[in-house]
Amino acid sequence: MESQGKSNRQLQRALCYSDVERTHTASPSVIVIGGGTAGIAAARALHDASFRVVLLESRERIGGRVHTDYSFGFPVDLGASWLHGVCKENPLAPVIGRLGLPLYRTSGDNSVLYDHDLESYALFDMDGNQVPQELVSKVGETFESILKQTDVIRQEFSEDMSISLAISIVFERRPDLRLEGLAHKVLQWYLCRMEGWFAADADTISLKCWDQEELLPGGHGLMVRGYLPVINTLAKGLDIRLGHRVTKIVRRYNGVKVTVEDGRTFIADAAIVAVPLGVLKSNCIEFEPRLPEWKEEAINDLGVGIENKIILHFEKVFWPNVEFLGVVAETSYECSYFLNLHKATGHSVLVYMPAGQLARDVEKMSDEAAANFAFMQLKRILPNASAPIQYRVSHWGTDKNSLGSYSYDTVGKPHDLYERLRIPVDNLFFAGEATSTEYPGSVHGAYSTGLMAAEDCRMRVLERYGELDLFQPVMGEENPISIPLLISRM
Ligand SMILES: Cc1cc2nc3c(=O)[nH]c(=O)nc-3n(C[C@H](O)[C@H](O)[C@H](O)COP(=O)(O)OP(=O)(O)OC[C@H]3O[C@@H](n4cnc5c(N)ncnc54)[C@H](O)[C@@H]3O)c2cc1C
Repeated sequence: MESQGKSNRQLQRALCYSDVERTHTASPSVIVIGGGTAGIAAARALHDASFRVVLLESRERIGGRVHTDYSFGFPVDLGASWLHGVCKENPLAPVIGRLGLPLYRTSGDNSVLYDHDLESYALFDMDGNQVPQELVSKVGETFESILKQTDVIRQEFSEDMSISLAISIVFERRPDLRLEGLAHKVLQWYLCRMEGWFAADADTISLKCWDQEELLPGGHGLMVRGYLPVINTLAKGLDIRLGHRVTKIVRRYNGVKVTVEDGRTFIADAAIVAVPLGVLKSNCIEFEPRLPEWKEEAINDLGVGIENKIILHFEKVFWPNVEFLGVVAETSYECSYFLNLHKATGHSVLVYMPAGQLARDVEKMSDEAAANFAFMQLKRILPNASAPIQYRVSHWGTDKNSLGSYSYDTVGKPHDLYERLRIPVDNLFFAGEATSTEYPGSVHGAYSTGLMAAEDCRMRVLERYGELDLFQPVMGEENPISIPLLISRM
């Protein structure tokens, strides 16, 4: 107890950086900026490796783009909700397994609809007529053939182009793949789902890079009790300062000085920058000296898409017992998609998920108008639908703590931008979904980059200290006991 008390006192002293001269009598210190998955993972790893860590988070909550809302009396995710890759290789599997958090699998591997397959769905046209299942499956196959043909175009053209341009070239060459009438509308719906995956419109997605991310095996599973328990577990015992918006980062050969909005400063040996790409793009954090040109270019060139969620809570379920409902239309912009959470959670909730330009347009509305807009889409297909009793609306595009939902490859830019975003600059390390070459735009990707940044930081700081052997590696020491994931589908 005494030694614990002593080390706690040491910790308190060490973390009170404000305008205090730092000495090297205690263990090395790190400031982590951003309390999303990546920042928390980095802070956890360095804390466990006996570093003194303080985490500065601008919001009054942790989790970032993991945001489980409890205002309905049960958990609903306004940000991430799927574990992409329900398998033991998923870096988050040990913690999810240990917590016994159930997953509801919505698709297996290699579905053309990514996180869904066509096992349980209902698509309707704008007049409320259900599209025959046979037609949906057939158009799904055509969509796959079209995507295969776009690969031929990719090989042929040295210049990059958008996915939508590549599809129009495919149609010129293969008129048999061009669909008419209802089939065309269903095809647009598939495109709408693809746009949802990238949170971007097809005319901005790079043909060269769209399929370069790695998908873990095991398909996609919804976190039935929400993602937040994972974050809360990782954050236990960390020194997290909420409401600390970082505005300036100064780096010198012997340390970093970080300033927050109210002028307070924090000093440490190194810093891990784990804020969203959208925030870096907005230049609301000043770097002194400026970040090198290659880093600034990577920040500017990588795309950030927008996907939002409009959560509609109804008194009772009046919709078909399927995993998702879709509305097909002339253009992908007009198509829509509702996730039926009742299947996975038992709660009478539908989640409307607009992406790309539609998400941007809906975000301009008041919450009430946005919820009404989503409800009107539902009324098209289920005219007797009763109005929701509660709703929640996300604003990932305009929230100044995110300024976008997740990153994607835009036309004409190289895929190595993710890696360039990750590469450290002196004693500044970078983490976050947009620094993950393998799994961008995901929670497990963000988590891995947090661990990677922590390990890079540990190596660099301890090399300087010359005490490398004293500290444990922060990676490669997963809990040796592997607890299987709890997976269901009803
Ligand atoms: C609608 C939506 C649905 C998604 N669905 C899924 C899904 O189903 N599965 C999946 O795997 N992924 C999904 N994602 C992506 C996933 O949520 C992200 O990839 C991941 O959570 C990003 O983690 P991060 O740590 O990189 O960033 P964040 O979680 O955004 O963390 C960054 C933190 O930095 C803070 N911050 C910002 N500015 C400052 C500042 N100036 N000073 C201090 N702190 C600051 C922010 O408040 C935030 O807490 C989804 C995202 C969205 C938006």
